[in-house]
Amino acid sequence: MKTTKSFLKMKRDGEKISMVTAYDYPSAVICEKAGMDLILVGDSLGMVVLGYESTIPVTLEDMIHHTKAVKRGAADTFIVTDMPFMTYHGSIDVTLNNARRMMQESGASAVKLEGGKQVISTIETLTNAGVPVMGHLGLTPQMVGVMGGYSVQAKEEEEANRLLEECLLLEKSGAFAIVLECVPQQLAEIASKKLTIPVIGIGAGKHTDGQVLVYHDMIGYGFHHIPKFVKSYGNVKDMLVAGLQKYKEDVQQMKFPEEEHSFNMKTETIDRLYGGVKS
Ligand SMILES: Nc1nc(=O)c2c([nH]1)NC[C@@H]1CN(c3ccc(C(=O)N[C@@H](CCC(=O)O)C(=O)O)cc3)CN21
Ligand SMILES: CC(C)C(=O)C(=O)O
Ligand SMILES: [Mg+2]
Repeated sequence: MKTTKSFLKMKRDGEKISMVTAYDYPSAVICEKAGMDLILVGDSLGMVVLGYESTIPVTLEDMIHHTKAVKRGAADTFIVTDMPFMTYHGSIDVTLNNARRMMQESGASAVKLEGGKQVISTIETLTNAGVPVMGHLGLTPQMVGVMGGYSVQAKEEEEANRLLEECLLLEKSGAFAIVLECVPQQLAEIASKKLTIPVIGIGAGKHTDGQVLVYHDMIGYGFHHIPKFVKSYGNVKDMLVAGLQKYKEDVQQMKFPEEEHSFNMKTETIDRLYGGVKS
């Protein structure tokens, strides 16, 4: 299995890092088969597989439940799991206990948390306690209420400078990598050059050290708005609908089940059963 060190080495060697989300056993099996460098159990699972409007309702229990399933499907892949909304903003004791549960109960190799300055000391404490932490800057979906929606971040100089500063602070506080979401590609390129730790982009252009996408978005299995930064690598939804429609047609026309899907009993037994019915 890869480690936090492997990702540093990949960056140093100029080998791009591929990460994708998984939320359950089958998606995890697929991710591992396809050789993903890391799997992210994103709190986007709230929107993608639980049908919420945002990531805000996702709980620690939800994350642990789904991460356990992902671990069973991808035992040999480095798994990062999102600390959900407001589970790392209270007292440090509560934060530590939440991170402990994520690590011990879910089987994750690391946790990810959103934010800059406000989470620096948290990242330091967690790292010192032995929890590998991935940072997340730029568009931070858990702030959707405060931001008033999802939009590209740090387009202007002042905010761009603040973001670069926060990237460096995260690195200094011990984060082993940073997700940079929905920022101009030029800014993501500068951040990737300035940092020693890998920058994994989503909607951040090609010059980051790696990419991450939401599994359902990229395979055409998503039912919310698909962000502009997603590239489509399949159309699972259409395949599923077509398959189920054909099944319904087959049932109606008695084309399913066929002989090969059915079980038989001995003729004499059948005869006796008919006898039993008649008498
Ligand atoms: N299915 C899914 N995919 C994701 O990538 C994702 C989630 N869910 N949930 C959590 C966050 C939220 N994310 C989002 C959600 C919407 C946009 C979005 O609508 N962006 C606009 C561009 C906005 C602008 O131009 O400022 C777009 O049109 O893509 C972006 C990121 C990324 N994450
Ligand atoms: C979009 C990625 C980076 C994420 O945090 C998630 O899927 O929850
Ligand atoms: Mg997330």
